[in-house]
Parts: sequence; structure tokens; C-alpha cells
Amino acid sequence: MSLLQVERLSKSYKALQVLKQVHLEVKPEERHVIIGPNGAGKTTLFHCITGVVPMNEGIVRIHGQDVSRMPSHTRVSAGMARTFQKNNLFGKLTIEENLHLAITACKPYRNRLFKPLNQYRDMMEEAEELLTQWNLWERRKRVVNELSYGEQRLLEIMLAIASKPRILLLDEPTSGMSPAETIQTTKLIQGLPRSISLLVIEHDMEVVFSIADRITVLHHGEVFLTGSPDEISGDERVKAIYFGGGAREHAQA
Ligand SMILES: Nc1ncnc2c1ncn2[C@@H]1O[C@H](COP(=O)(O)OP(=O)(O)OP(=O)(O)O)[C@@H](O)[C@H]1O
Repeated sequence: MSLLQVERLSKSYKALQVLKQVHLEVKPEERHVIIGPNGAGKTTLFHCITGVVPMNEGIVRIHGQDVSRMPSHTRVSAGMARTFQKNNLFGKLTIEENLHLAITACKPYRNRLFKPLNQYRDMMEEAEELLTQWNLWERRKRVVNELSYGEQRLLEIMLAIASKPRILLLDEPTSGMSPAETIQTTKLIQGLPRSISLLVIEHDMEVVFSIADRITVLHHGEVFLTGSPDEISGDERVKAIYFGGGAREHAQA
């Protein structure tokens, strides 16, 4: 069974039809990357899959469960987590405080907190484990606003992992990063447990081909082609779409 299944998803913003009858499947353990020129509808597709914006038509299923009408936060309970193009962190709080909030948001006691967060032992243990795994234990007291842009984006991925998702959606995880940060982030994505399936929007072709098991090309809001990295890189029509239009500036960056 597919972990994520998107069927006939369509979305318009007033007269502008952004997504047209999109079909997409992510299998268990799969790392699936979406590419396409600027304005192809990639981020809008993520917004619709995660319930950030309503779609006009279509079905989204997570592990067979229809989540199409669920609000965004409920989809997290169904096993979906995501990062955004612009980060969603609490800049004035420390790394560990951000993590405590992210873990607590997934706990059954999240709406009835009667004591300070650091007295919830299960949450503190999970936080310590993640901070250690991600080599952030020593830096846990650092305030987020003082971190580099690349560190903030990495922290965002860690916070998304804190909800123990079955599928993680990453929207341009390396955008705005230095070459060194891009390499670090790519390694980190490669090292994520296979138990978490990935759906990633990415423009940097080196990153795309170093993480993708399958690639979907989105063009003018439609799925143009889904295939293996070899199928996509060898397809002349994809090259024409991707390098003939709005992706050029990304490809050359
Ligand atoms: N809230 C909105 N209201 C109106 N139009 C929107 C809105 N969000 C996106 N669009 C339009 O929808 C189209 C697709 O945008 P989207 O951001 O999904 O593309 P994208 O493939 O993610 O692009 P990029 O690679 O530049 O991030 C664009 O024409 C965009 O201007």
C-alpha cells in the first residue's frame, strides 16, 4: 500500500488554475523528489497535501486513510510532517525550548499542561535523545535567532522529525544555504531512517539526484512524468521543460 496517495488533486486561486488533476504516490521507505520550473505549483501541492490550503477537488490518503477533509494539525497525528520554504521557528527561544514545544505538541497532554514543560520526563528524554543524535546537545541553550540560516533550516527538519512522522515533506531544504551547508543537509537527509518516507521539493539537481529513489516532474500544475532518476535524467522532453523555462536560473545558480 502507498504511504501517501494523491488522486485528481486540483487547486485554483480565483481564476488561476495552479494544480490540475495531480496524481502522486509515495511508497513506504521511498524518497520521492518533486522538480519543476518556478511557478509549476510545487509548494501549492505541498500546501494542499498538508491541509494548509484547501484543494478544490481530489483525495489525499496517508496509509489508506482519507485525510482530505482533515485540518493541518490533525494530519500530523495521521503521520505527516513538513518543513516550509521559510522557517517556522520561535526565534527568541533556544534550540531546546523549540524542541520541547515541538515534542509536546504531539503529546496527549498538550492541551492540559499543569506544570512547567521541563517536568514532563518522557518529553525531556525524547528531547535529549534527539539533541544528542543531531549533535546539538552542547549547543542546546543557543537562541535560534543567533543561529546561521543553515543551522535554522536543519533545526526545522529536526523539529519535524520530533512528531515521529511516517512521511516527511521538505520544501526546498537546501535553498539559501552555502555549499558547505548544502552538503551537510544532503548527508543528513540521506541519513534519515528509512522508516520515514520523504517527499521533497528541490531545485539543486545534485541534491535531487543524491537523495531521490523516484522523481516527479511538475509542469504548469500537471504531472508531466514520474520515473527513476535515470529515466528522468535521460528524458529529452524533461530537459526541454526544465532548462527551457523558469528553472534555468535555479539550474545555473
Ligand atoms: N496564495 C496565492 N494566491 C494566488 N496565487 C498564488 C498563491 N500562491 C501561489 N500562487 C500562484 O500559484 C502558482 C504556483 O505557485 P507555487 O509557489 O506553488 O509554485 P512553485 O512551483 O512552488 O514555484 P517556486 O519553484 O518558485 O517555489 C504561481 O503562479 C503563484 O503565483
